[in-house]
Amino acid sequence: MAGDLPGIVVAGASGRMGRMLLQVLSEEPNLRIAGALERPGHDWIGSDAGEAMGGAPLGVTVTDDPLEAMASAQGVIDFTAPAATIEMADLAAQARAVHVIGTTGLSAEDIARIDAAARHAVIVRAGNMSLGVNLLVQLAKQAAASLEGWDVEIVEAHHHHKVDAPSGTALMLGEAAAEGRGQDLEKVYRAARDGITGPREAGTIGFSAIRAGDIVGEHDVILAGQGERVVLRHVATDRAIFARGAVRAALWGQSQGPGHYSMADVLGL
Ligand SMILES: NC(=O)C1=CN([C@@H]2O[C@H](COP(=O)(O)OP(=O)(O)OC[C@H]3O[C@@H](n4cnc5c(N)ncnc54)[C@H](OP(=O)(O)O)[C@@H]3O)[C@@H](O)[C@H]2O)C=CC1
Ligand SMILES: O=C(O)C1=N[C@H](C(=O)O)C[C@H](O)C1
Repeated sequence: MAGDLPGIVVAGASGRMGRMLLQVLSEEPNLRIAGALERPGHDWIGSDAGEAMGGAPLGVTVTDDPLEAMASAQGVIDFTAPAATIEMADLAAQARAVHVIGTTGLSAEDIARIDAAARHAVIVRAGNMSLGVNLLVQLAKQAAASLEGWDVEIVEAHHHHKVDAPSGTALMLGEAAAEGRGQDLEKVYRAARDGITGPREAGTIGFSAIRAGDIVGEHDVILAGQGERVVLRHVATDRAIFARGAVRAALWGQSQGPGHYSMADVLGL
């Protein structure tokens, strides 16, 4: 019976990822949609989430009250913005609901707050929930470790609505490459270059971001040596890959103890 399935709340229901999550969850046989959250004053509040999207009713009324939304939920999937995610981490921990966080642009302070909430609840957080990117992260670590002395550059491209740079995925890839080389990313991180920069500093990891049109998300890890280079690339063409990963994480989290997990944990990578 649907009522016996773990119930999931979609935070930021009207967003690009919120809509995709409602669609993917409505087709998921092992979970049910328990709630849909939006900000106070949003014009979806009080409407059926499916109808608000222009589709068939889902039987879930959009609310601005997280406690009401979580009353009968075992999980929250949250692709919103840092301020909303931090608030949600405390509320989900109080409700003992699995919190799946896709939000990017989180500061070190935000992550410390999430770590604190994860002492009491299951939190799965990843800058990218797709299977392909999480595999690419492993490959980037291995390549950076093997190609000693080669320059590493990360180039990412996203749609013109994206507010944070570099992307969460680019940072995951940079962290993996740095880890492969036994480096601390904070020390070797170099942001996009501009003006008279001088020659490239050996051992650094450079980041460049393109923002244009409706690009879903593209990431290249360029490893360049003398006379050759390796380019590891992931191209996302459909946001459903992120939503499917998040749904898988919400399901996986139902049988875990408290902790701050990654998508690599969920996928067993
Ligand atoms: N980890 C992954 O795999 C992926 C991560 N992302 C990340 O997910 C996040 C959302 O992306 P996207 O769906 O494209 O963005 P959108 O702007 O389309 O959606 C964000 C939603 O969150 C809501 N929201 C924002 N701030 C608050 C707040 N303080 N309180 C309540 N609701 C809030 C927005 O409401 P309103 O419109 O009223 O502001 C909106 O409905 C980004 O950080 C993005 O980088 C995206 C794709 C994949
Ligand atoms: O904002 C997006 O759209 C995306 N954000 C994530 C990121 O910052 O890497 C994941 C994906 O690339 C889409």
